[in-house]
Amino acid sequence: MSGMMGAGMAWRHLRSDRSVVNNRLSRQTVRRVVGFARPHRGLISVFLVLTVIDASLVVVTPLLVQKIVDDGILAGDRGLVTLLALAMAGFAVFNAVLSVLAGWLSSRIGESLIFDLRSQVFAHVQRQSMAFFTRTQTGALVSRLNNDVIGAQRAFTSTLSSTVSNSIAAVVVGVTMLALSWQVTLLCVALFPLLFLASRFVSNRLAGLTREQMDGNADLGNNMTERFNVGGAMLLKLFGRRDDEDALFRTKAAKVRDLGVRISLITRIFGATMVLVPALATALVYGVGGQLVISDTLTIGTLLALATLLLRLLGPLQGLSNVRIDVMTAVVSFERVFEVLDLPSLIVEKDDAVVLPRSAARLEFDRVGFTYPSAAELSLPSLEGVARPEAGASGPVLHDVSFTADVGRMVALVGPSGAGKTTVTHLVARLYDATSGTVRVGGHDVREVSLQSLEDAVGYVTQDAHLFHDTIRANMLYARPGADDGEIWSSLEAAQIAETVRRLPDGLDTVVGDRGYRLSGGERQRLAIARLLLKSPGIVVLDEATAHLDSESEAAVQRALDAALEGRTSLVIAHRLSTVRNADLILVLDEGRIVQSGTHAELLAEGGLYADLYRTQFVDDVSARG
Ligand SMILES: Nc1ncnc2c1ncn2[C@@H]1O[C@H](COP(=O)(O)OP(=O)(O)OP(=O)(O)O)[C@@H](O)[C@H]1O
Repeated sequence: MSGMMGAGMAWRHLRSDRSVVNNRLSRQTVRRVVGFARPHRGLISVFLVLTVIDASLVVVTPLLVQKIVDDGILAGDRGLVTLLALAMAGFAVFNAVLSVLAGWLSSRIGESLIFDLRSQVFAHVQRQSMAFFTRTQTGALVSRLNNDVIGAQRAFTSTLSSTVSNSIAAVVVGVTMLALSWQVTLLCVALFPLLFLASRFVSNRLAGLTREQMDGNADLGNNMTERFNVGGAMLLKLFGRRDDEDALFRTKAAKVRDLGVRISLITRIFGATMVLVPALATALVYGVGGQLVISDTLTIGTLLALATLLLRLLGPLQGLSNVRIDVMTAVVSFERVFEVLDLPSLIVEKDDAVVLPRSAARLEFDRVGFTYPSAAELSLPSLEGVARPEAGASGPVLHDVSFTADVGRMVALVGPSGAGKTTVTHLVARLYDATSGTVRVGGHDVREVSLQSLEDAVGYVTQDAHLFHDTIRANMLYARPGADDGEIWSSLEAAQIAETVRRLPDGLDTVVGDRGYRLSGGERQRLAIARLLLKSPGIVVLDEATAHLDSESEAAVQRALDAALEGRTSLVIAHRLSTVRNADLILVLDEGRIVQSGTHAELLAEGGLYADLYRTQFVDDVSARG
């Protein structure tokens, strides 16, 4: 096992990055890593004991060779030859069992560690604010976390075991060789620096190239994910950019190809050196040792034992020369994972948070100002490529916004594009926190209540009405896990989508979402409304679809909305004439300020921005209805 591990390890060092050695090993990181290992300390101890036993036994076979040649074959003792051969076979079996056992333990420890880290990172990232997700490239974050988590677990399996087993093997083999023949041993050892020089030279070059290749591959991957999702593929077709895209892809792929060839060449040179130096050393053993045998200073058995031992010394020495890089690489991976775990969420729940009743329905904005958080508040040093700091800081998006939506009332937001309507709605369920002023739900400052109860009290229907790639039932249950089919159907009924679902091949079990059954825009929205009805929150925040639906779906969506808003307090980004007409209060937003407020009739009479918007945004609506 040790021999094989040695060669594998040597190979891995070539792929690791020497620059990590410059990092300082912080005591705090070490303490945290130990903390992660603690739950598995029992398994780790057994694993280490096995590793020590395995490493110490590396000299057994060569010594058996010595005995079998000198005392058995040359002495003509058939009995001893048989006995020692059996001992060799038995030892080989023992070694095999040991290696399976150690491998099993190592993967148990490693996989458990990956599991722990992954679960913690997932739980933590999930609790990040929306601001984090709007700035983070999902694919890059996911791949980065996967790689770092796996890199981190290496510290516990490969690095830990190889360091322990290499040190022990090197000492045991070295001492045995010296005891057998100090002259031959010293001569061979003199050759080893050559091996280290070669490996150092190659690993420096290879580390850089490998990093370039990884970046190149990541770039290629990102390029594909961006273009092969439905949105990207559509854009590509609509703009007829196939040829340019081909060219771009080929340039990126060519870079990866060229790097691959260079890496493979350097790897070959290294591989050849790895074979050459031991071969030279072996020649030396036989050359010098042979002379000693002829002059009767050494037995043939000892010579053979020396030659075998020599090969078992190389791997461990090679491995040890890179221990620092290995340990630091693992530590850096841990630090990257910790960095994500330590990234504070901008939205946190207070320790003494109040539980808001689900029926809480009064919504109040009190002199609310808002600025989107800057990249500096969110970015991760190790994920620079993911959360890129932007050039200029963005200014305030909302100024002094005050209004009240009384229980059961509908407040409509209207205003030109970019006025801040969506931003206002985001502050209700704390997708973002107000920078100044207070948002109150049910009379409580939203920052004082528990996140779960706030999310239960407020329901959203957004324009894109995202559905998971899962069945309609699962998508509905996401809103209320305990609901039975009867409740699901009555929500679908009220949202005017039950008929459509009934007609689907698998009814509630039809898979929808990203790659599922294609629902039309209107159907998607009605399904989202049904989901909201099942959740049954006190406050509804709604972004009306801007896309024009045909008059039939328009009427169906309208009836669904009437059901959704019935008896609930609502905040609606209005695009329809019927909505503004029905609203109890219309807020006209411009450049983040409420510039007018009142009912449709009042505002029309008042003139100004609302009257303009009415003519531009709602006029089609008016003419469409004759
Ligand atoms: N995540 C973000 N980070 C920084 N600035 C943002 C972010 N989201 C929106 N903004 C900015 O905030 C301002 C208000 O945007 P918002 O989406 O609230 O407008 P809107 O009135 O809903 O517009 P529309 O009707 O076009 O959807 C815009 O200038 C926009 O560029």
